[in-house]
Amino acid sequence: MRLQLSSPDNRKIQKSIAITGSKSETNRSLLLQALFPNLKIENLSNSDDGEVMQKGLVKSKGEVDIHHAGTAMRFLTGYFATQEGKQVVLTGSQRMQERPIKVLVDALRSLGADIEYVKEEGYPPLKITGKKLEKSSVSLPANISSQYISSLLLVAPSLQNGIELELVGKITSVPYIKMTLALLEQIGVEISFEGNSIKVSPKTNVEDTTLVVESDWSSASYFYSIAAMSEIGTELQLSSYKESSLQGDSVLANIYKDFGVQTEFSNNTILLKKTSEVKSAHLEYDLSNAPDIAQTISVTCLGLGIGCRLTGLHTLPIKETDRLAALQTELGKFGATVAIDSESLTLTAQSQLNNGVEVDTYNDHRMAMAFGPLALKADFVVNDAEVVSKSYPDFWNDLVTLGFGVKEM
Ligand SMILES: O=C(O)C1=C[C@@H](OP(=O)(O)O)[C@@H](O)[C@H](O)C1
Ligand SMILES: C=C(OP(=O)(O)O)C(=O)O
Repeated sequence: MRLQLSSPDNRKIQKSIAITGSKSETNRSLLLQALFPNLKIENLSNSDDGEVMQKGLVKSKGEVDIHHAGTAMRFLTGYFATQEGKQVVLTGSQRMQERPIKVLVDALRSLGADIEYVKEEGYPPLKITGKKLEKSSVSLPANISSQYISSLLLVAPSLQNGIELELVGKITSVPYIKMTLALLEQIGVEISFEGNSIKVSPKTNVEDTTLVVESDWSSASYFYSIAAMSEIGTELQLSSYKESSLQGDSVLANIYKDFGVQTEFSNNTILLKKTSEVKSAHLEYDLSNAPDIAQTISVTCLGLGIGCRLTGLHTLPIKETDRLAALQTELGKFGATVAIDSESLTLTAQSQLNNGVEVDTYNDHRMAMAFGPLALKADFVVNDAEVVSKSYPDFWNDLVTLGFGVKEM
């Protein structure tokens, strides 16, 4: 699907949007519910990633295809490895077969798991034969993806002796590890996280608990970007969010103050208010704790004609696409000068945007969604726009609600 995007006629936008639950919290909660069926979940994500996780969890043999979903791939690896009597081949899209999983497989094998590589060593697909794991101590690199760590932590309460992890190297995407631990605590599991050591105690059953998933902050980022590029007086209300979030991307509320966007929390909603123009011609952020908002922020800067330097982006090359390379190419189409290295992106300020651009999306929902708000500043086409369904199937409809022109070509 190719979409022609154009700006709302009225750039002082005042609308309400309901975004569904965080895909990260959803996929953790679903796994915990599979281990403890008396748990209930509210405000589930309606994303493709949530759907493949739900479908995967009910399988006990044959092929389980999780498409592009990194969390489902990593969390289900831990799950099936610890499920006695189940044997599956866990696979995904072509890109998923290029996203590394060796750190997790090595850790699970050292706990006693039976996992074989079906094609290339270190990458999905995996043939997993579930076993009762008796060992509990393992050390693993923590600087590649936090999802490996969350995968081990999520199954830990179901292991006979729980788990003791020693994290080696600089820990990346830390808020996602803390989210996992917070959810375990919510269901009464004992945990500790001190320095580079994490412990989770075993638990045979949990009390009836409802896990209420907060709406997705990564999805909210696109509305922060819209607010930043709109006229002063813009007010966007998003439900259901809270001030004390488990999601690291809630740092948006602080970051976007620099772009003149204030956040008010009340009654389970956030109100994004554009109150002033951007305050600086160059901004710098370390996003090692919030890698998923790098694309959003760089496009906001492009739209506002300011420069930025984003660091802590070492995980971007192994996500849905190599996001550093993709950003350099697509920002460049609008005339931007972008320098990248293995962990950072520098965008040079520029005032004019090229017209007639076609944005390619590389099977990456966030490439499509990050560029969407830029329609406030230029008309352009988004290719393969349906990719948004990985995390936010209603995205284009919600832009229409805000008054954007979104026409299929
Ligand atoms: O645990 C999670 O839910 C996630 C962790 C992050 O991945 P990395 O830890 O690989 O950076 C993030 O980018 C991803 O979208 C979701
Ligand atoms: C990186 C992402 O997802 P995953 O790793 O779960 O595929 C994302 O949603 O930006």
